[in-house]
Amino acid sequence: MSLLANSACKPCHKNAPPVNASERQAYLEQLPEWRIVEHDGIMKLSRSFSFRDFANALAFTQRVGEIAEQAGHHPVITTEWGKTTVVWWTHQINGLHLNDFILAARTDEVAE
Ligand SMILES: C[C@H](O)[C@H](O)[C@H]1CNC2=NC(N)=NC(=O)C2=N1
Repeated sequence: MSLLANSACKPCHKNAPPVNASERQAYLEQLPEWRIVEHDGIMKLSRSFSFRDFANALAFTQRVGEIAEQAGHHPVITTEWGKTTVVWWTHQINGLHLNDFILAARTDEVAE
């Protein structure tokens, strides 16, 4: 398990600091397939995963749902034929928190 995936999520509240630019860079190095996207001025972490059919994309979606429920932190998941897109951000701070990078790393692990 990667260092990030194995880190514990920190309790998050609306005054929690978002990750700064240098932290963002350092975490992204551990998540080479993830991209930062900006929707309505909110930074989010996004990755699409390919599968051989809808059933496999859906099974992965369920595994991501389980890690989200365990952590109490929830992504937007879009499931299509052969493809699942996962987007993480922290609603409470309208941006990226360390927890989003931890959950992205755990997402990578349940894709394997
Ligand atoms: C009350 C509850 O803990 C919060 O609403 C949690 C639930 N899941 C969450 N998920 C995400 N991605 N961001 C949040 O800020 C968030 N908040």
